[in-house]
Amino acid sequence: MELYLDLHSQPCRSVFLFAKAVGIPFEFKLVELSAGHQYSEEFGKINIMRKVPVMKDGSFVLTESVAILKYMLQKHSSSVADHWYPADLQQRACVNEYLSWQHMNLRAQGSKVFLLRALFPVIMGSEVPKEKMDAAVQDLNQSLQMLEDKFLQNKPFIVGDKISLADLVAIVEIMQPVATGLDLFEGRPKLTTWRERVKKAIGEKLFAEAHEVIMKVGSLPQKMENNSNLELLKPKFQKLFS
Ligand SMILES: N[C@@H](CCC(=O)N[C@@H](CS)C(=O)NCC(=O)O)C(=O)O
Repeated sequence: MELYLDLHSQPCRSVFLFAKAVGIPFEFKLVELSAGHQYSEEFGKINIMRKVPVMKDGSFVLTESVAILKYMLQKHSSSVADHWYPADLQQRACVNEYLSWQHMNLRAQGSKVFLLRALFPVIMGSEVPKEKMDAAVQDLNQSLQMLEDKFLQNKPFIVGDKISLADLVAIVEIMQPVATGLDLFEGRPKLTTWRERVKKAIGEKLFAEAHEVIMKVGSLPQKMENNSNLELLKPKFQKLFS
């Protein structure tokens, strides 16, 4: 099995972490997004959407991290512990509930804050207006509050006592804006102890390995300078943030 990944990307980290944590062997195919490799002719043949992650299992190609996670899990169901995606009807439904919610909430808002803080100035050549940044951080905080109040409540993990795909997908999204130096855990003891539990369940070393590149996100602007693909990103940013 091949996984096309760039660990700067949150969904790539969830797929990478899951495969590594449960011992599914794969070949790591790097698609360096900051160098524009997603726009290459070769990658276009693998994913017309030009996004990572992508999984290739023989001739079968699959995009979308959540679909990839579930595919890997089902393919290796005999060796993957039940808690990742419980067979119990209602527990599984709760994992699915979180996975359905997160796209338009924690992921959308966390990505927005990340893009504004890490990339907007280098792509647009100007600072982000303060009101825009404040509003984006406020939206993200609302999602974090929802994660605590609706999904975590007083449980150790989103679905009960053990880690599931829901916790994995949540943590990688939160770490994206955190990597820009925004301490989203400050004043959130519940979220902080959950983060530590998730790290431990995944393995601290593996967690650090997956997050190594994003924690050095400060060097991304230099990597992107003189990159002809910057021009491709400008209209995208204009559309997203005007
Ligand atoms: N819904 C998709 C999101 C994939 C996605 O947005 N990938 C981003 C990185 S986080 C990407 O490849 N972007 C490249 C581009 O837009 O040029 C998933 O969960 O896999």
